[in-house]
Amino acid sequence: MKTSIATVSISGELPEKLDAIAKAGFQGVEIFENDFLAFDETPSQVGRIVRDLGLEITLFQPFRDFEGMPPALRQRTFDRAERKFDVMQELGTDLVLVCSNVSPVSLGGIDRAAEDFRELGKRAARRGLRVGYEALAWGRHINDHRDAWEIVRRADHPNVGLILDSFHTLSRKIDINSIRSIPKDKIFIVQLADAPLIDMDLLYWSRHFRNMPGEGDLPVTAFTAAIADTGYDGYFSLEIFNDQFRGGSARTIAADGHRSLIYLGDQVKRAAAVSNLTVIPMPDRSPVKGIGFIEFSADPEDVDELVGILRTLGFRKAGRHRSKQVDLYRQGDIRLIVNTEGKGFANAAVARHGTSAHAMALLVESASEAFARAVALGAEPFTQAVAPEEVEFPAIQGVGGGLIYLIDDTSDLGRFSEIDFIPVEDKEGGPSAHLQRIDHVAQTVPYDEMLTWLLFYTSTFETRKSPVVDIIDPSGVVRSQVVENASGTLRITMNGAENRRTLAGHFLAEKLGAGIQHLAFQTEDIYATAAALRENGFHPLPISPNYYGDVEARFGLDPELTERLRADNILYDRDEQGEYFQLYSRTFGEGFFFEIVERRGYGGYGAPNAIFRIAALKKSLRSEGVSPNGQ
Ligand SMILES: O=C(O)c1ccc(O)c(O)c1
Ligand SMILES: [Mg+2]
Repeated sequence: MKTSIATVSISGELPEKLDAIAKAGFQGVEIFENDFLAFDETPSQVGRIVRDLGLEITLFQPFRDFEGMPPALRQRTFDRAERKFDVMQELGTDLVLVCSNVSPVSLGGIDRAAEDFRELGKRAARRGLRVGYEALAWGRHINDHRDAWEIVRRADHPNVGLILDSFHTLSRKIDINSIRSIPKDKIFIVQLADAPLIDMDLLYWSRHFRNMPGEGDLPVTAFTAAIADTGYDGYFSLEIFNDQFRGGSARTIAADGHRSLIYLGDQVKRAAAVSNLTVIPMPDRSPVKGIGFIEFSADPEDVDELVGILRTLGFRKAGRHRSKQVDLYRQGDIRLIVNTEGKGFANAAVARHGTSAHAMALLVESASEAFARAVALGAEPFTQAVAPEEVEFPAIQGVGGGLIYLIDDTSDLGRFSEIDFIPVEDKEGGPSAHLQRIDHVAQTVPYDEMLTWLLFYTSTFETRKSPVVDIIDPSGVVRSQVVENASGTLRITMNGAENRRTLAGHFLAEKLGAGIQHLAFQTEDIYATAAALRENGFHPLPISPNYYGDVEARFGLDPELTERLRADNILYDRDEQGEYFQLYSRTFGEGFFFEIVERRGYGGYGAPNAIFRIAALKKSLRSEGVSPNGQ
C-alpha cells in the first residue's frame, strides 16, 4: 500500500498542511480544490512545493455535479471539466475525483451517466489524464459504489475508473463483498475514513465527524481487506472531514493519520491468509501482562508528603537505587518508584509538572519487539544515560511527554529491581493494607488529544477501547474512555477535559499538561484494607452521607451493608457480572489521588459513582487551599 491524505483533513493554510503531511511520512497528497483556491500561488508553483517536499499529488478533487445533466446544461459541465484539466496539468497530477451528482436538475439513468463518462474519458485521454468516479452516500441518483461501478463498466474507457471511499460504503452498510469482484485496474484510488457510530443525516455525519481508521466504529479493516482481495496495492488515501481536526494541530493530526494507515495495513495483512498488500513489516501488537511499576518524579520538598501517603497506604520501602536518588516501594505485586534525582528526565519532569507520576513500565512478552512496533508506528523513542551494569529499559514517549518503559521476563529487564536496587529494611513502614496489584492507571488529557492516545495504545498493544462515557463534573463534562486488554492486566482510563474548571481540567492547567491523575490499586478484601488504612492513619476521601441513602435504595442493599460502606467511605456499584467497591484518598498537590478497588466479578470502573467522588475530590482540593474552579 502507498499512503496519501487529502489536504482537507489537516488544519492550517496549504503550505502548513503540506509540510505536516510530508513530515508525517506520507507518500502522496490529494489536493482539495478549496485549499488550492484559497492559496495565492499558481497551480504550477503548488505542484513544485508538493514535489519539493518529496510528495506526489495523488489526485485533484472534487469535481461536482457532472454526470446526467440535462442537454441544455451538458456542454457547460464539459467546459468546466476542461478548465479543471488545465489546472491538473499545471499542478502535475493525472487523476481527478468526480463525485456523484447531487443537483436536483440532474437526470438519472445508468446509460446516460455512462455516456457522459465515456465522453469525459476521451477528453481526459487526449491530455493523458484519468477520471475516477465516486458515489457519494447522498448522491441524487448514484449513492452506492455498485451503481458507480456499473457506470464505469459501461463507460468502457481505459481513462475512466472507480474511486472507493470507505465512508460512503460503510455508512450505508453496503455489502463489502461486492468490492471483491471489481478488477483491480479499474480501482483508480481508495479513500479511507472511519467515523463514530452516530445516528444522523449522512451528509452531516460525513462532513463533520469522520476520523482516522481505528479511531471510530466502522469496519474499515474489513473494507480494506476486501480491496486487498482484488489485488489492488496502490494508494490508500485518508479523506477526513472533522471539525475538531480542522482546529487541531496539523502535525499531530498528520502523524495520527499516518499511524492509522500503517496500523490498518498491518491488521489487514495479518488477518488474510494470502494478501498482495505491501506493508511495513513489524512485530504484532504486544500482549501486556501487567504494569511493572509506576515512577513518581518528586520535588524534594514534596517527597515526605508523598512517601507519607504511600506508607499510610501500606507500602514499604524495599530498595534504594545503586547510583541514583531513587527508592523502590512495594506492596503485593505493586512496585512504585520515587525519583528525586536532581538531573535527567525525572528532574525535567519535576521542573515542568511538579511532583507527578511521569512514567510507567509495561510488562510485555518481548520488550524489544514491543519497542520495534511502537517505533514503526511513529512513537518517539527515549534514551537516557545509565551507569554500566545497570538495566536500560527500552522506552517511548507517552501521554503528556511521560514515559512508557517496556520490560519483560525473558531478559534482565524483568530483574531490574534486583540488579539496580540494594534491598533495604523499612523501619518506618506500617502494616500492609492488602493491596495486591495495580487495577488501573487514569490519565487526563485535553479532550482533543483523546483520539491520538487511544490510537497510540490500541495500535501498539493488544488492547481494545470502550465506548465513550460522559462524566459529569459540577463545572462541566469530562469524556472518559477505557483502553484495556481482555484479561484485565492492562487497564487505562483516559479522561478528556474540555475546560479548566473541571477537576480534570484543573489538573491539566496546573500541571502544565496531560499525565497520570490517579492510580487505582486492587485489594481482595475492601473491609480488611479499610481497617488497615484506618490503623495506618490514612485519610480517606469523605463521601456525602446522602450518597448512601441513594445506593441503598437503588440496589436494595441490606442496611447493615450500607452502614459498613458509609463508615469507611466506600462507594458501591453493581452490574450483571458482579459488585464493585471503591475507596479514595484525598487529593495530593493539584488533584492527584489514589483509589482502591475490590472487584467481585465486575468489569467496569464505577462510572455512576464518578459524579459523587468528583464533587468530594473538589471539596478536598478546596480544603487544601487550592481552588479547582479557576477563580
Ligand atoms: O462531502 C463531500 O462533498 C465530498 C466530496 C468529495 C469526496 O471525496 C467525499 O468523500 C465527500
Ligand atoms: Mg471521498
